[in-house]
Formats: sequence, structure tokens, C-alpha cells
Amino acid sequence: MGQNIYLSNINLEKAINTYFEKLSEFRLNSEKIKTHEANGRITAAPVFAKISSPFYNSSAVDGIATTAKKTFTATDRNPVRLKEGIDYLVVDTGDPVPDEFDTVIMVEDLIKAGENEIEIIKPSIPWQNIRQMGEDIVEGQLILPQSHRIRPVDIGALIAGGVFEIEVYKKPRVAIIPTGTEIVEPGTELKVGDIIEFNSRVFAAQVEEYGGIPVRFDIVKDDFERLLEVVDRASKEFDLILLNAGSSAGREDYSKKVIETLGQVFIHGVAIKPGKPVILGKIADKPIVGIPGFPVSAFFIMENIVKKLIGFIQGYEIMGKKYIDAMLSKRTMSSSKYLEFVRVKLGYIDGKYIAAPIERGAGATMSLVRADGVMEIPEELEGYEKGSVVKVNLLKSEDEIKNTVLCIGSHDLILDIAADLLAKKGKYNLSSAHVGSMGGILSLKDRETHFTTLHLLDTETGEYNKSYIKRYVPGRRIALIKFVKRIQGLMVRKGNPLGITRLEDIVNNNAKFVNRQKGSGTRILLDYELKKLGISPKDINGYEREDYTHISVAAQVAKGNADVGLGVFSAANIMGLDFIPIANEEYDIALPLEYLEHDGIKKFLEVINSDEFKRELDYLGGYDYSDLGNIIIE
Ligand SMILES: Nc1nc2c(c(=O)[nH]1)N[C@H]1C(S)=C(S)[C@@H](COP(=O)(O)OP(=O)(O)OC[C@H]3O[C@@H](n4cnc5c(N)ncnc54)[C@H](O)[C@@H]3O)O[C@H]1N2
Ligand code: MOO
Repeated sequence: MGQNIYLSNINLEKAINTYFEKLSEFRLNSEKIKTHEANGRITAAPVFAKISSPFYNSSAVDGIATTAKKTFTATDRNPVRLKEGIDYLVVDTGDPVPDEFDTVIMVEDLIKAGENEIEIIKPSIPWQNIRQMGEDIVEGQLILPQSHRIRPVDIGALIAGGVFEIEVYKKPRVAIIPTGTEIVEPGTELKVGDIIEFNSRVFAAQVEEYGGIPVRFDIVKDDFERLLEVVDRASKEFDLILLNAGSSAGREDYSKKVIETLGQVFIHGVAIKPGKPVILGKIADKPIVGIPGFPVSAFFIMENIVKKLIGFIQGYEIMGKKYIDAMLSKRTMSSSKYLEFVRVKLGYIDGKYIAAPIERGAGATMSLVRADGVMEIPEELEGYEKGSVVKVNLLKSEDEIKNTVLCIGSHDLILDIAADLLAKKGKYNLSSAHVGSMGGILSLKDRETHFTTLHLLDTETGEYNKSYIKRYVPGRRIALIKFVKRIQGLMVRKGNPLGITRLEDIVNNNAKFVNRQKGSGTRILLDYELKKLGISPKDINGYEREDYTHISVAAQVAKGNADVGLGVFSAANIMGLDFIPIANEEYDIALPLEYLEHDGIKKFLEVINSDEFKRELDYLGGYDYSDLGNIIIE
């Protein structure tokens, strides 16, 4: 099979418009369903009232129905006396008002004046307190237009208007076809190269959210003939087909060829990232979308194209992306060729939303789990500077974000434990963006975070953190709170196969090293220790190779991608690695003094001072919390 390497790069909106034009002939069939089962469905025709509501003149209050004319002379001094059966009829709310009466007086305005007689001291206006026939809905009136998504309140109006059955579009039946020889069903015994299939399950849940009926197919291997057969069958039985993976240029990427063979491809390649190799086509008159395999790319294609498409085939525009303006905490570059979606953590600080970008890889499923929102960098821009105001599509509610305590700083596993305990308390959540200690201090300086976590060694004095805050956040009252002392050491595979016992051995034994990023406390510690020993970074194989967290360094060692890395004991412990202690460092919390009064921060501090938290630290090992909670006010 020839490779199809030429992708187009069409603007997203233009691609969608072009595609929908090509699909303009296609519409779903409609069906009649019970009105009370129609929530969320789309009307296939305008709906008119069959009867008026109310169906008769009815009393809007509890009181008496009478004739306005008889009450005109009533005053305090000259009350008007009325007789039941002759002048009035007692009515309750909702009761019919007989034709001979034209007004209703509330019971509170009646003065009892003997058996079956009352007095009133104020005239009553004609039609007062009467809901006249058809006041709400008049027979023949339009209740809902075509292509309207039915809401709970609409159901009430329809039934009141005598419409008990309604013509709606059939829910689109969506075929979801996972493909790939390397893809295996969950639960299969895994061998190297296998990938557990889960995209289809994400798509199915999304399709349900968008109002479609998902049907998931079995995995199809990368076999052109077999793919043709399955897709051909799906195109006959379903309204929309989602063909997953094989959308790019690999030797076994057949999606485009399959669609071309059975129908037409209109667009292959849209100017968005992640998600660019998407394929938009049709077979007979049915839409088919080739969705890239990487889970994050797939997510953005679903949210930005398939969601709209499911609305479109029902003649309906699905809205609902909610945006806020946020201040960006970190310079973020992007290619001016694409509209880029960047996952961010969000916080609400001093009345402003702050967006802190997280991982950008297309395979990082967890990044979507962790993200609070998605920043959109428009196609024509080369990115944004730190401090820019950016547009962020919310993945959570504004309330949730306002109840988030944001930590931009250096990462440690114990932050995840604190986050879990804080969430358990209810109301507040801890969101942490990992940018290293220096990045954290800069965010503190620029008022972009509630607090930061840091472990910065002053290589002149040997003291941690204090001097950095003085130097980088001058003129702001900062509280430094002691958190934990942690053992930093060399992480090596179980049994220490290269026999590493000191930093020097990395060079001596020519071990493959994996480093932490510049600005991280661990990196500063490494450089400090190397300098003390007179070792040049150049002599360390892998010094240039950077990872962003302790746990990812540990994972690199565990997988054998590196022989050794510097990190905390708990990370080594979790990954089942051996650990050679090198230094004790002080991992602390810094925050603007006034935030000690912030309710969410108070709860966070309660959490880290709790026995439960300390028990977790004991369990992880490698932490000394004897000073925890001491506040050194700068
Ligand atoms: N030479 C080029 N290579 C690539 C290009 C390019 O333009 N030229 N584009 C890259 C981009 S961008 C993307 S996105 C991917 C799209 O890849 P495919 O759609 O062809 O997907 P596969 O290679 O078949 O799979 C990739 C990857 O996705 C995961 N995957 C796939 N299916 C599932 C599933 N059902 N459940 C879970 N995960 C799944 C899996 O990790 C696959 O390895 O192409 C780049 N390459
Ligand atoms: O489009 Mo790919 O999704 O950039 O990774």
C-alpha cells in the first residue's frame, strides 16, 4: 500500500464549514416519541399547541369569584356586602370561574359578615386574579421551532399545550471502530509492543454526552481488506462512523485509503495541534471521521469536530464551550502554522484566573485528567509571553476553580497525598503545576500562585530557601513554612548492578544518567555536589537528558532507559529501586503572608499538620517532619 504523506493544513473552522457543506444532503430520519421521554432530543419539525392553556378561565388565588361592577363603590366607610350563591361563589386556586363572574377577590381581603355573607372595603378590578383561557398557551401557537433541543421546561409546555407525542430526529447511531495490529483488548496478557485499547471507550462516553448512540466494534487488525469489509458494513448500518487511528503516514496507516476506496476523502489534515492528521470524508451519504490514535489528539478531534458533527446531522448546533480569560504563568511557544490546544492548571488568585501550562505530549492521557482547562493559542501566533491574557476553555466549573488552592512549584509525591486528603475534607482542591523551585519562586513574585514549594540550596551558605526568597521576592511579605526534610540520593536498579555507591561512580562506571530540568532544586543540588567533587558535567553521560519529576526519573531507571538518577527516596521506593543517600534537603512552602488567612490555605495547612498526613509520610519513607508547620515569617 502506498504511503499517503501529504497532509493539508486547513484552518479548523474552514475545514468544518467545507465538510458540512459536503454533507448538506444528509439528515437523520425522524421518529415519533412520547413527549415525556423527549428530554435532550432535537425537534424534527415545528411543534404547535393542540389546545389552549388554561383550557378555561381559572382562579389564580383562593377566594371568591364575583362581579367587578358590584364592588366599585366599596370603601372603608362604605363596605359592600355580598351574598354567597347570589353575588359570589367560593373558589380555590385553579378552580374554574363561571362565565357570569369576571373577578376574584383573595380570601385575605374578605371580612366575614354573617352566615354566607361577606363584606369588602376595596373595589375589585375586572379579570383580577383570573387566569384567562389561553393566557399561557393559545391553541395553534408555536411552542417549539424545528431543530430545538428539548429541555425539561419544554416538556411541560408541550404537555400543557396538548402535545403528548412529538416528532424528533432519531438519535444518531455511531459506529466506533478501533484499529491497529498492536492494539489489544483490556485484560489481554501484555507483551512488549501491545497497547491496551481504550480510545473507543472514551469516544463512546463522549458520543453519549453529545446525544448519540455509540456502538463499539471489535478491534480490527491493520489489514486493508478486512478494514474495507468492516467499514463498508458499518456505513450501511450506522449514521456516522468513527475510524480510530491509522490516520497519519505510517506503513500501516490505511484509514485514508479505506475511505477513498469506499467513498470520498474531503480533508486530510487540519491546522490544529494535537489532532492534525484527522480525516474528514463520507461513504455513500454517511459521514466518516478518521481520528488520530494518540489519546490526547483524539480527545481534541472529538471535542472540536465530532461534537459539532453530531449536532449538524440533527440540524442542530451544539454550543457549550465555556471560556474564561486567564493570565498565563509561563511563556508558551507554539507554531504559527496551527491552532494549538495547551492543557493548563487553573487557579483564582487575587480576583484573577491564572493558567499554568502542563505537559504537551499527545500521548499523555493523565494530562487531560489533571487539566482544569485548555488554553487555545490561535493559528497566527507564535505563542504567548508570560503574563499575557489568554483564552481558556474550562474543563471544570468556575466554582470548582475558585475553590482550588494552586501550587506552582517543585513537585513531590507528598503534594499528591496532601491533595487527596484535602479533597476528602470537601470544598477545596489542591492543583499543582510542576515547574521546579525557581519557576515557583517567580510565580510567587508575580502573584500567580497561592503558594509555592521549593528546595533551593544557597551554595554560599549551605542554607535552604531563605536567601532565594529574599533575593527574588523583595518587598513582599512572604511566610516560609517548614515542610519536610527529605533524603536525596542516587536511584539505581534493584541489586545495584553497576555497583554505584557515590556520585563519582557515575563517571567511574560510565553509567547512563538521567537529569532533572534546569531550575529544579535537585539539579542545583547535583551541580553543587559535582562542583564540590570537582566533576565536570561534561563527564556525565546523560547530563543533558532532562526529566520533570522525581517519579519520571525513577521510571526511566526502572525501565532501563537510564542506569542512575538523582531523586527522593519515596520515588525510588515506589519504583522498586535501590537508593544511595547523598544529601538531606529542606523542602518548604512559601506563600504571601496574607494567604495565611485564606480559607483554602488554612485547610491545606491543617491537612499537612494532621497525624493522618504524617502517617502517610512514614509509610513512604525518607521524610523527616520534625519541623513541619514551623512558620518563619520573613
Ligand atoms: N511521518 C509522520 N508521522 C506522524 C505524523 C506525520 O504527519 N508524519 N503525524 C503524527 C501525529 S501529529 C499524530 S497525532 C499521529 C497519528 O497517528 P495515527 O492516527 O496514525 O495512529 P497510530 O499510529 O495508529 O497510533 C498512534 C498511537 O495511538 C495510540 N492508540 C491508537 N489506537 C488506540 C486505541 N484504540 N486505544 C488507545 N490508544 C490507541 C497508541 O499509543 C498508538 O501507538 O501520527 C504521528 N506520526
Ligand atoms: O496531531 Mo498530533 O495529534 O499533533 O500529535
